Amino acid sequence: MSSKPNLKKVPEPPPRIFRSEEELAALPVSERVRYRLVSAGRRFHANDNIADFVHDGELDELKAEVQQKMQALLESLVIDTESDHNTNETAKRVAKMYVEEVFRGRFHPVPSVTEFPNAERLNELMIVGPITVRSACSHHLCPIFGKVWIGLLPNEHSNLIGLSKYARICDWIMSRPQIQEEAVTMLANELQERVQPDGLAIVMEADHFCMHWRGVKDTDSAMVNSVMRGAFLKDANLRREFLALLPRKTAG
Ligand SMILES: Nc1nc2c(ncn2[C@@H]2O[C@H](COP(=O)(O)OP(=O)(O)OP(=O)(O)O)[C@@H](O)[C@H]2O)c(=O)[nH]1
Repeated sequence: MSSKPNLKKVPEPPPRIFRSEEELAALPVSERVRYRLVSAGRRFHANDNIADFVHDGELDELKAEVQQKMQALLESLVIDTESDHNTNETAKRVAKMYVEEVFRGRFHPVPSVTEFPNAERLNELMIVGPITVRSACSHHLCPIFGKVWIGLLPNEHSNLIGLSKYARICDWIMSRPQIQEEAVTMLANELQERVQPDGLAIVMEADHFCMHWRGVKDTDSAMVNSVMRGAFLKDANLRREFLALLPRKTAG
């Protein structure tokens, strides 16, 4: 076999055409938003938040576009949505569910979080959980249900945030199509940036319906993963203390 190098030229991407907001207004809303994201060099994977690129009023337009495409999907599944009273409104319901509910963490900005200075210079282990997780897998868009525990070791410079805000931030990150490994890392990054603790630990245990409902149809297995940062990584005793304080059986 010859080992000639592959000299096939990779074609240059076409030059980007500048479009003004007036020109963009003529495009479908998803193309408009995508144009802004690409122009800003921003990633828009399933688990990325794109709220900064969706202008006022465009979420309703997005819902209408999703509804139209969902209707086309139902038609491709040969469902008679005209005479089947159960599916008359399904496209509309699903569009609302994706944009406003189960994937709202993609389209809506981060919830406002009150931060307090650590006036008492607290530096003791703090654990929040179990926080209920509702997400969906990026691969099949099947539900993921689970629990998250967050352990924090603040220092005198840490910002303390209200207890409910851990659950709000967690929900904001999880209500996107995710894979569990990336979801916990995203949650850890968000908390690390806000609280700036000496140590941060997160454990997530979740049921993946892409494994229960379809595919391998294994109803019992769950996935557990963890992120340990700072003091939790360096100090085995602190890690043990955190893990010992979590209930043994979590999901299910
Ligand atoms: N690592 C990881 N895998 C996940 C997660 N959620 C779902 N999966 C898996 O992603 C995989 C997708 O695999 P593919 O082989 O491309 O899809 P498939 O042919 O439908 O696979 P089966 O589910 O085995 O039928 C499956 O094994 C899922 O169980 C997750 O959060 N993390």
